[in-house]
Amino acid sequence: DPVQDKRALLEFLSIMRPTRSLNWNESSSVCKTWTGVTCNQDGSRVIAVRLPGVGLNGQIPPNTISRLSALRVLSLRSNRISGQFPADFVELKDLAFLYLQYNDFSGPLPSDFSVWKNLTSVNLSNNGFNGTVSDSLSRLTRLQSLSLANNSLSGDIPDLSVLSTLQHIDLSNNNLNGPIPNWLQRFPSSSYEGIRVIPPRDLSISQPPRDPTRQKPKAHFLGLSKTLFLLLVIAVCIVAVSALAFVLAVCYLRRKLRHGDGMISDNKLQKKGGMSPEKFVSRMEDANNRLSFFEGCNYSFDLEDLLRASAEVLGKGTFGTTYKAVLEDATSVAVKRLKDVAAGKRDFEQQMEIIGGIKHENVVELKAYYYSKDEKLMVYDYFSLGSVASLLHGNRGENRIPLDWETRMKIAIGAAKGISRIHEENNGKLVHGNIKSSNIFLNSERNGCVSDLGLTAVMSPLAPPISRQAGYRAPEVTDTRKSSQLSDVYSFGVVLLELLTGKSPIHTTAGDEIIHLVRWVHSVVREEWTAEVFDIELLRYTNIEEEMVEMLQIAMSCVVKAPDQRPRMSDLVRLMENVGNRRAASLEPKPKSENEASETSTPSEQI
Ligand SMILES: Nc1ncnc2c1ncn2[C@@H]1O[C@H](COP(=O)(O)OP(=O)(O)OP(=O)(O)O)[C@@H](O)[C@H]1O
Repeated sequence: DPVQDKRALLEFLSIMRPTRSLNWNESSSVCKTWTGVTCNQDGSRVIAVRLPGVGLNGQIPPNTISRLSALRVLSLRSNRISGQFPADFVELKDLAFLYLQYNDFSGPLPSDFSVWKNLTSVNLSNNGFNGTVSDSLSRLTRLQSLSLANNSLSGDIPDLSVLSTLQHIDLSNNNLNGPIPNWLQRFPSSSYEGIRVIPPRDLSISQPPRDPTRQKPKAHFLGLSKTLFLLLVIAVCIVAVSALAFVLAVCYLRRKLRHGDGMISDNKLQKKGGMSPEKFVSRMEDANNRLSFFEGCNYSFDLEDLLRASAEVLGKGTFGTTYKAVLEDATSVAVKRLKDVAAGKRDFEQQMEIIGGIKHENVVELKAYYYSKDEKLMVYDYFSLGSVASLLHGNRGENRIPLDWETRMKIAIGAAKGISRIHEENNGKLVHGNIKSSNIFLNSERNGCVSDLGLTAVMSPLAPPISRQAGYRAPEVTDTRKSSQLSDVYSFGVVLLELLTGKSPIHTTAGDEIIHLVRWVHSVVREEWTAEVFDIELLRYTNIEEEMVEMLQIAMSCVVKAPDQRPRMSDLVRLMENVGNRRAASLEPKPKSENEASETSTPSEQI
């Protein structure tokens, strides 16, 4: 553990006393367990501190955070921190991401920003900073995003025209003086809204005073002949009508093109109960809002790019519709358009902060979000292989690529690790609330990776129609409508059963009988036909029977009726890793015979 960094953080904590208690204590490992703290790979230094919305109060004590000299990310947004910008932050030479927005800071901004050469993203908005904005910002050659909005800054707008890296700037609602420089005009007008623009000098001052006795020159047309005047009027009308016709034609063509190339078009959105893209854009611009990216996010698009992107509906879920959007630079992202959000802006943002703050290889990272009155969006990486649900149940035809046992184990262990990590968040209280195979993907190592967490907290409790989560929902949730970490364990158990049986949680037989997976597995096991439950695709592998039975027992322990008899996610990780480790120690599973081997897809083909 980085002992010095640990001491500095404990001193910081003892003085700031957050209202939400953090699990930081002397005896636990900073790098492994402390909420909001990330270390470098060898665990020798703290490189990121993220404590958004934890109720930090008062001034940042000097000589605490500044001792974390390897710090790259500092996010203390949405707290109640007061006082001046900490002068000793100059010690944080590696700082790249600084988020102090929504606090009660006051006084001047740093006079020399160039001490932080790596600064990439700075957000000091929504505080009480005053004084001028230093020109030294123009020396931050890596700066991509700068927000100083909603402060009391005055003086000239600094010249940042040299910063080719800058992609987002927001200086709005300050007492800065215009005129708005040319370089700033390449950003949307919301970036400089509320700035007092000095009108260009009144020309009459420099003009010689008029001679009141001199007769006002007559307007030229009055001197023209009546015919010539009429001709002139007609010509002007023709030009105006042609210009109008041209504008209308361009608008029509643009609309036609949009329909044609599969963008998030009127039809698609309206069919899904949405609005036309034009309205979509303008409503968002009205709201004067932008996408909020999380620290370390390497995407460089903005809301407008997203709305311009070609889009395809991936599916409609409990909380809204998810689109695949392909941006102009060919990046694909998944955009979830939420419906029935009950939380207000601040609560929504705080929940997004919690979700986006989870950086774990088995949790799908929330890259950005957007909140306005009419639209709430969440942006994730797009997983081209599709979800575990589609890998298991999709394409059952001839070209099906079977999911081999090893991959199923990696999916199960990976997802369990991800959920276990989620359960540590928010002082060990965060609930995923929507675990199902369509929310589990394969990460770059082909381990399970969970998505769609923490949304129940911001949704209207009446929102999810009963049928959507059916099959995964723990019995107690049906009654109380309240999910918990132990109901997550139940849902995870259902996913395990899906992986073992290859069957959907609720499916119909050929005779249209509705089968509930959990009940079906119980009945088969009760009749001692255990071998019958396993997916026929798995029977081609030898030496895995024992593991399958052990995994089945683990799954059954998750889906017991009484919540307090279910294991915790961290126990499940250990139990399943033991099963996996025994397999690794024994021989690799082989096809049963040469003949069967030829029927089996080669490992490289298998997912
Ligand atoms: N990041 C992503 N990459 C690829 N596909 C995704 C991504 N996120 C969601 N999907 C897919 O999009 C579809 C719709 O997802 P969505 O999360 O909206 O609904 P769902 O998973 O079916 O239900 P729920 O809302 O209850 O989670 C699903 O098939 C899901 O697997």
